[in-house]
Amino acid sequence: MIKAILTDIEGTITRISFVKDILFPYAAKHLADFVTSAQHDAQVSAQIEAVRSELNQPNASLETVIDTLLNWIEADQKITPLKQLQGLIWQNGYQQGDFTGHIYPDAYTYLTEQHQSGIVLYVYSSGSVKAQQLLFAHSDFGDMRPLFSDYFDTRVGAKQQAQSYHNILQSVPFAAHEILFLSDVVAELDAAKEAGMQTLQLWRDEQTKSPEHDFITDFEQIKDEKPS
Ligand SMILES: CSCCC(=O)C(=O)COP(=O)(O)O
Ligand SMILES: [Mg+2]
Repeated sequence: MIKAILTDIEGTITRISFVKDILFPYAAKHLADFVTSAQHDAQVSAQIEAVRSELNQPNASLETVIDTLLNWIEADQKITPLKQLQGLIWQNGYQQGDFTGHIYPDAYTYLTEQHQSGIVLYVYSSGSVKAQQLLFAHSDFGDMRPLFSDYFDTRVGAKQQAQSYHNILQSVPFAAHEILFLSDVVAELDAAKEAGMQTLQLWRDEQTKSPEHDFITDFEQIKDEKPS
């Protein structure tokens, strides 16, 4: 019996184009100014050091760090220091009302119903926990944060590795088989399944690849589909 849901964000409950066409370009546009002006802030300088460490260049210039981060955005690399910095940059965009967090209406209805029926909801995204909370705080449906009990990002590990799901299991009061993991990415579903979780693929309108897993195209179909 499912007692908790662990959901991905992009491609599962949020439109891919919101992330790729709005959030990523916003971060790219503001990254150089943000990193330069906030380079001495403890949170930011820790991420600058983390980029130097990824590059194996402890003395890399700030310019090199910024270029590296911009290349990672371009290539949609899910590297922790980039994801942490993006969260900090998006904060201004949300607060100024430049955009709101896209949530598919069927996902909002489903998550709300599940929460009301006592299912515990968790989030696991490559976007940083800060970025996740910003998206939910400023979502199309208002502040959705009360729905979620906890948030996980790449600090528990990459989403395509089973060990990351084992790490999440250490933080929640449920056995693996009591958790349903939702994602659009087959490699993530396979990793969660290897860790013992139940899984279901979301195959949204923007997907280019064919589904390779039990899937639904929106949450209205979930009643008819058994997780695997
Ligand atoms: C948390 S909103 C930003 C999403 C993001 O940066 C990202 O890389 C999406 O990854 P996901 O794991 O949600 O598919
Ligand atoms: Mg996704």
